Amino acid sequence: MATHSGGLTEAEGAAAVRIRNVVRSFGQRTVLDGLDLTIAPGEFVALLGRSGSGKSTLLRALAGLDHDVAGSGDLTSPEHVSVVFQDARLLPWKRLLDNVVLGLDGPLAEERGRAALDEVGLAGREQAWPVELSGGEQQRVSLARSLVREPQLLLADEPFGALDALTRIRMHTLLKRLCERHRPAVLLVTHDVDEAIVLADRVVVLDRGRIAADIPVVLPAPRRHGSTEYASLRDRLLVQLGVDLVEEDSAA
Ligand SMILES: Nc1ncnc2c1ncn2[C@@H]1O[C@H](COP(=O)(O)OP(=O)(O)OP(=O)(O)O)[C@@H](O)[C@H]1O
Repeated sequence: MATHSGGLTEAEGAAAVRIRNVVRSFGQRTVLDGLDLTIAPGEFVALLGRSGSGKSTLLRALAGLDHDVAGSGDLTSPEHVSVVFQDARLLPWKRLLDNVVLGLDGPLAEERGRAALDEVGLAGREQAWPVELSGGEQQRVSLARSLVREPQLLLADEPFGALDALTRIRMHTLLKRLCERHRPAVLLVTHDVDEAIVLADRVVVLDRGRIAADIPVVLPAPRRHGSTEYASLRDRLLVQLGVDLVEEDSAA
């Protein structure tokens, strides 16, 4: 997308993402069907949707990884966008610090890389190899590698999907802290309704190629599962995702 697909241009400061009437088809199947989305600078948006609804397709389009997307609007230019995937995608033949600073120029690159590893709790591990790390630690490195570039837009495609529940909670706290400090706009693709509620300023739900719900999260911090407001937002999102709550209750 962006300048690659014709209609979309790079953003000029007003929004991190402002896309209109975005269409992406694979053969006869239209996955994104006239989709509109705006993300303000520094805003954290979680993207939910059923499996196959097109979440990753949208993220790839925003990352400039898909050149066959039609639409109009503004995007953050690719050099200011970082992408985090479910697998950390570290280069196994490079030590952690080298992974983090890969592609960074300038005399301060190493210092910034060390600071980024420190921020994600991996100070002292600069010379370790990726294979020596747990999945959660690898994802920490992946976050450090993204944030060391001070992106204006962070795109994250189920970054914690492969982690155990406890590690995932720790990563939520870490990501929240990092985002408060660096203030990128974020689009987080997730299957996890709780992850969306805990982290996001807004939750959007993708259905039939469009944004079917766009809900601000106005819960006070810390966002705890126990509160009535939390439970009611959770139910609302589950219904949007097609979960039959009555059926679920009677099965429980
Ligand atoms: N390169 C491709 N070629 C053909 N079809 C594709 C391609 N990429 C995605 N699709 C189709 O587009 C639809 C949306 O896929 P996408 O991966 O964006 O969904 P998703 O919402 O991210 O799903 P999940 O939650 O299961 O990861 C799917 O039906 C998928 O098969």
